[in-house]
Amino acid sequence: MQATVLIPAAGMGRRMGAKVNKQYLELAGKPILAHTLELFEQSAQIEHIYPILPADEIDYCREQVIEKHGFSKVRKLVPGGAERQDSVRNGLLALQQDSLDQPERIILVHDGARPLFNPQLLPELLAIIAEQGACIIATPAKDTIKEVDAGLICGTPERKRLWQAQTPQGFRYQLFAEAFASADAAGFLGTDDASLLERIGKTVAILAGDYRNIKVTTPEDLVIATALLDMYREESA
Ligand SMILES: Nc1ccn([C@@H]2O[C@H](COP(=O)(O)OP(=O)(O)OP(=O)(O)O)[C@@H](O)[C@H]2O)c(=O)n1
Ligand SMILES: C[C@](O)(CO)[C@H](O)COP(=O)(O)O
Repeated sequence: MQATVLIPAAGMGRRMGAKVNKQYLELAGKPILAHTLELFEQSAQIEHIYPILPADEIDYCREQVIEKHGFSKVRKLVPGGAERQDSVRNGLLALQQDSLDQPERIILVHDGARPLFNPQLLPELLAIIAEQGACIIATPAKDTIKEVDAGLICGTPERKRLWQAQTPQGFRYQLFAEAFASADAAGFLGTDDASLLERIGKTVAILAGDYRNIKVTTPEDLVIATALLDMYREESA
């Protein structure tokens, strides 16, 4: 069983506050985005990779990341949009243009800014998507989460029911395209891909992932990511 993966990497990295887009910052001598792409390049379960980038960074990324590191599964570099959801939509349109829009095809979406996903989870993730249509990687919440309104707590959801959504998130193409079309028609903007299916009543499964699959967002995440990368390397030595 194989999948096509969209890698949204067209954000501005504002919270990182670096001089270059955060995905080109180096982690153990390689750009963050190169680490992310490598996870999928080396996975037998992945057939095609579609990185989605700011339009004015496509040439730079092609030279400095894709060609330099020899990523052979990259089929096309796609220009992104204003919001993450706009970027993912452009990825779906690219799949249509490349005739990769068969209803049962498995499409994964994985943030370019998550270079520490454990690809050993891919076979199980793909099997669940093939059987149930949709599944995301997530971890049980460790903290007590409060609902707050105007500076006052208005609720404490039961922690054992709370999970933190990560990526990859994966769907059968037809379900994903249907959820996207419906979200677009309603002007709905979600903060992850699964929420588009949830809003039209589709079932999305959860596969427990790894707390190490952080999204590199703020400067301290670089320090944490470096330490986590060392941890993975020691484990596999
Ligand atoms: N218009 C956008 C916004 C985000 N992303 C991507 O979605 C992922 C998750 O977003 P986040 O980590 O929040 O990245 P940024 O949007 O770049 O960060 P910030 O909000 O700090 O600017 C990242 O890989 C980012 O590049 C994207 O493809 N297109
Ligand atoms: C998709 C995601 O990574 C799941 O945690 C997250 O929702 C992305 O959110 P962001 O605001 O674009 O960082």
